Amino acid sequence: MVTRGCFLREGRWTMHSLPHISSRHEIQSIRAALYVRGLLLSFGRFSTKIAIFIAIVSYALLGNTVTAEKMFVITGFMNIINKAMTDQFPRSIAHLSEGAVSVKRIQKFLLYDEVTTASSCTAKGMMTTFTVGGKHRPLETGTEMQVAKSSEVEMNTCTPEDHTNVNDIVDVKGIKIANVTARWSEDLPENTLTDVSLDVRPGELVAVVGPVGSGKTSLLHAILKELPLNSGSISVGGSVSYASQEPWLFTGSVRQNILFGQPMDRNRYRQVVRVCALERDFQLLPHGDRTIVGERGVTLSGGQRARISLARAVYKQAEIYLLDDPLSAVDAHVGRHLFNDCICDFLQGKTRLLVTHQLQYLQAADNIVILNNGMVEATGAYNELHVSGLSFAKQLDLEVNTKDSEHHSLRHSDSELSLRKTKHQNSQTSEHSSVEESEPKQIAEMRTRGRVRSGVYRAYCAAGGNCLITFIVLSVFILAQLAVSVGDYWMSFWTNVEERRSLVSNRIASSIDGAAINDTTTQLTEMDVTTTDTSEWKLGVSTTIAPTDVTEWSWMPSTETCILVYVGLVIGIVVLTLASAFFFFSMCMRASINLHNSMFSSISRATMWFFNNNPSGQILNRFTKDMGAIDETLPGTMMDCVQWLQW
Ligand SMILES: Nc1ncnc2c1ncn2[C@@H]1O[C@H](COP(=O)(O)OP(=O)(O)OP(=O)(O)O)[C@@H](O)[C@H]1O
Repeated sequence: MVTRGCFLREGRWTMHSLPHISSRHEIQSIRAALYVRGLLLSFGRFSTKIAIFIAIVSYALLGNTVTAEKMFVITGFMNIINKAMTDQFPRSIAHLSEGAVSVKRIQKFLLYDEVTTASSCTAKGMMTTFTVGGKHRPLETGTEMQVAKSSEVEMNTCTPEDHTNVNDIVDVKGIKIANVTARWSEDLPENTLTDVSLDVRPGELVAVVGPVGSGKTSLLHAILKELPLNSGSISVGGSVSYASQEPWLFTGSVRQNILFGQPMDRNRYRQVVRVCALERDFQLLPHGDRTIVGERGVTLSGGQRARISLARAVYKQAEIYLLDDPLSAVDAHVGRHLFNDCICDFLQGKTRLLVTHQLQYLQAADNIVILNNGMVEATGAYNELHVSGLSFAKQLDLEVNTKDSEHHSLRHSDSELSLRKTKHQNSQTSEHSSVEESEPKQIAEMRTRGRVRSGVYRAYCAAGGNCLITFIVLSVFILAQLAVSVGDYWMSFWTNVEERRSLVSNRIASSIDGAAINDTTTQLTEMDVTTTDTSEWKLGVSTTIAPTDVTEWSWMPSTETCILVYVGLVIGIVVLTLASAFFFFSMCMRASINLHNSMFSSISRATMWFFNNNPSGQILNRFTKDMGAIDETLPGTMMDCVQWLQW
């Protein structure tokens, strides 16, 4: 299980990274940004305290040198920093980090080497030739490619968009392949195609046969410009329609899969359905040709998929049809039906290149090409090859005889008879039902709405660690809040103390000027000022004030004591707030990692039923969008929420 090992070694990030994040370095930078954001958010909790602290300490220590205006400026400045630091700045840090990751990825993509395609394409029925291997000449810019146009809407009948090179425009149709040598990758030790030459005349049916891996599909890919040429040239004279060896369906109705964006031509559509032996299938499908197939749709058999894929290629009006083994997934009598009715009759007059292993059909081909090890072993009509004595030709002869006898025994089988009998009837029923029945709806993705269950919160906390960790995080939050509240209380207490101390000083000073000590004592009693520490009341003139009511003021700390206590509280607030943010974000990160791992572990053990019923897009969505929200949005939002509760 190398793949799984890779995933596990990379931890949670590998799966998550698919469309979203691609390297551990990127993860680390985004994670660091999240921490910075959390710490900056916490800064808001103590920046105001620090501002007030600076102001009061400055006033207390420097006295008159700090004016009210200066204090106002200091606190205002700190508040601006607070706002900036706690509001947009943390967000900008996170966005900056994500932006940097995106820019790096775009840069990496833009710095890839340019791909040089080596093929040819035909514009508006005119043959254009592309040559490689020293005879390379540029294509006229602005040449409109009919093939490229159709490929925009038909992926199965595609030829890559051509912005490459053309040198000749010749009014010839068909396919001309001259001395083509090609390989899929430069690293491969051998060529996939070696010195292949082939001339497919317009309207011809050419069968390409050969052992497994001999390069039949690669030859079609070379014609489609998917396989770059090392040398030689390929000229394609006309628009191309292609049926791949692997049938492919997209999510939509069967009809949409066949039309593939082409306008509906009822007559042609009915014919295509008939020649591709789909009428019986339409009867069996719950909504006929409007049945939804593909992901979350009805599951089709391999033969049905192959025939729908063939029908899509055949429905498209083209001059050249490249059919890659369309008969392999169907049984003998359906195969014979497809070959006779579809490939021979319906596509008569079109240029057809048929890759097949069904050698019993080769007698009907105008030309046969035998490929072996990427080279053309023999080419010619059936009779020519038959007498050639080549090994594959002998096998061909043997297989033709065997398969033909099989075919003849099946020819009049009940199933074929019933197929033929129901042909006309089915086409009518299918057409009728298709028009009348309403379009079946695709099953929408399930989504839970309303209140979030308490179990979800519990699961998130459990993913973030055990109960102890949750308890520690909560305790640190409570302690931080306690420190903030005590700080606020101390601030108000200290302010009162200083205010009263100032009043007392003023009164005493005025009393010294004209009144006796007893009067002063009376005044102090009126002010309810009490203290046990008489040293606090020593005046500059060495007069000790004896408070009369000592029970009301049990403790009145000095300014220095107040400052020290406040410094301690502010340090406590800073440490506890930062610690709470750090612990909180660590818990969120752990929850995120564990949730991802558990998701990945579940998906890697899921049954095929799950994958049949859940489109891959949805699964990817859970791994990217939802995990992205858990990674980035949820911690920030929860932190905001906790802070607002605390304020
Ligand atoms: N897309 C591709 N990328 C890389 N190598 C490929 C690709 N397609 C085919 N090959 C390689 O090219 C060689 C020829 O394969 P190809 O599919 O053309 O053979 P084939 O004759 O069509 O076989 P089959 O009869 O099984 O369809 C094989 O070695 C195969 O591994």
